[in-house]
Amino acid sequence: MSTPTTIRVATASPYDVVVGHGVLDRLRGLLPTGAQRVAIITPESLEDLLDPFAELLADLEVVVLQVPDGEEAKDWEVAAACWEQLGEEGFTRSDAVVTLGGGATTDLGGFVAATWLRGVAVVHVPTTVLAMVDAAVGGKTGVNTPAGKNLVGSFHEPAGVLCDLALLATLPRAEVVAGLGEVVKCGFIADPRILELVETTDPASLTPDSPVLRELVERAIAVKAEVVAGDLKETGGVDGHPGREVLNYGHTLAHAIERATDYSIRHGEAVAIGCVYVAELAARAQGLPRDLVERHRAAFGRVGLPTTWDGADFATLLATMRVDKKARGNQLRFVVLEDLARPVVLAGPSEDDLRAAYAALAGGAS
Ligand SMILES: NC(=O)c1ccc[n+]([C@@H]2O[C@H](COP(=O)([O-])OP(=O)(O)OC[C@H]3O[C@@H](n4cnc5c(N)ncnc54)[C@H](O)[C@@H]3O)[C@@H](O)[C@H]2O)c1
Ligand SMILES: O=C(O)C(=O)C[C@@H](O)[C@H](O)[C@H](O)COP(=O)(O)O
Ligand SMILES: [Zn+2]
Repeated sequence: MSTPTTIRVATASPYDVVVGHGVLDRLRGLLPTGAQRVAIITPESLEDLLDPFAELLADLEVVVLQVPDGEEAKDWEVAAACWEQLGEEGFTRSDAVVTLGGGATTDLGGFVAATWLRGVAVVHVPTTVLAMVDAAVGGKTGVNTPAGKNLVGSFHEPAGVLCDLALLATLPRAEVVAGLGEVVKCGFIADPRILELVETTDPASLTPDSPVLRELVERAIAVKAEVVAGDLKETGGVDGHPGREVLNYGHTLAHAIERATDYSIRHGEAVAIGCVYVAELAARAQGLPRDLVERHRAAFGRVGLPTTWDGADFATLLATMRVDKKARGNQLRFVVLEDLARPVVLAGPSEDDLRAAYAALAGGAS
């Protein structure tokens, strides 16, 4: 077991994100003192992890709430089934929720914790790279609706987050790669050292036991921690910085693609495509240099993520993008780069630029 790293998320209700190998014994310490009952929210597919995990909480009354795997969990009916079970168990405000799973599980479980009795404590134990570097940190929770992704939810910060890299041993390679989508995103918006690491490391060596993967995970968490500490509820940044919206880099198109594909594409894959799209958009709308646009294609492509896409007609995607949370009235807003790690908001780009950027995405490098 290597020494764990602790990253503090310094919001008004600060909490720790603990990262390391074999650190699950820290779970008990992250739960609020006084919790007597714990509801573990976890997908059926991770059943093998459950028994040893529940043993860590052997001195408490443990209730297991099994939810569907992946994106199917992010549904209000699944949340309602969880509320019903918590009611049957008589869960009170001193009890706590623990999530064990990927980002879909932490989003759903966080939402259940946010809404039960108007909010009970939650500790996230993410089991994917993506959930470790992004979904479990920062307190965004929610479910999807037919109109789009994450359209119902709330901000509900965890009491703690435990990232045990040993849990990644069983994670399929495609899921590791998808998680790197959010990591590379952080490289472009805030921490160029991430890009240097990705550009100089053999991507095949980024396995769960790799020190470079650990450094990438820790750097991405640090980016997220700093951003949410400055603008937890996405009300805006200072000095022209987009504030928390910066974490949404590439997400306007990504969410539209996820909806258009009925969530058959991984979130991290859609984010990679969406980041190439906003780079192409920034090149047209405000002259982002071509070498930086191509660096997007190269960095996401190097780790095995898609950088081209033409799976839906532009009008369909545009209609979905209009319900993106960054939109205001009829005006679309995007986070774009002025330069590396210099993000700004682009409000109301022309439809010509939006279309041309989509055409460039379909055609690959231009
Ligand atoms: N709240 C936020 O701030 C935030 C940030 C980023 C992403 N998200 C959300 O996170 C979701 C994506 O998360 P994800 O990529 O983790 O997907 P996911 O939760 O769907 O998990 C991906 C797959 O990996 C499997 N899996 C999980 N852990 C495993 C393990 N240790 N071993 C083997 N298989 C394992 C799951 O069963 C699932 O099939 C999206 O819904 C996205 O919107 C939220
Ligand atoms: O934490 C944030 O803020 C983010 O935007 C992180 C994103 O990676 C994440 O996918 C988030 O769920 C998107 O949120 P939404 O507000 O666009 O639904
Ligand atoms: Zn995301």
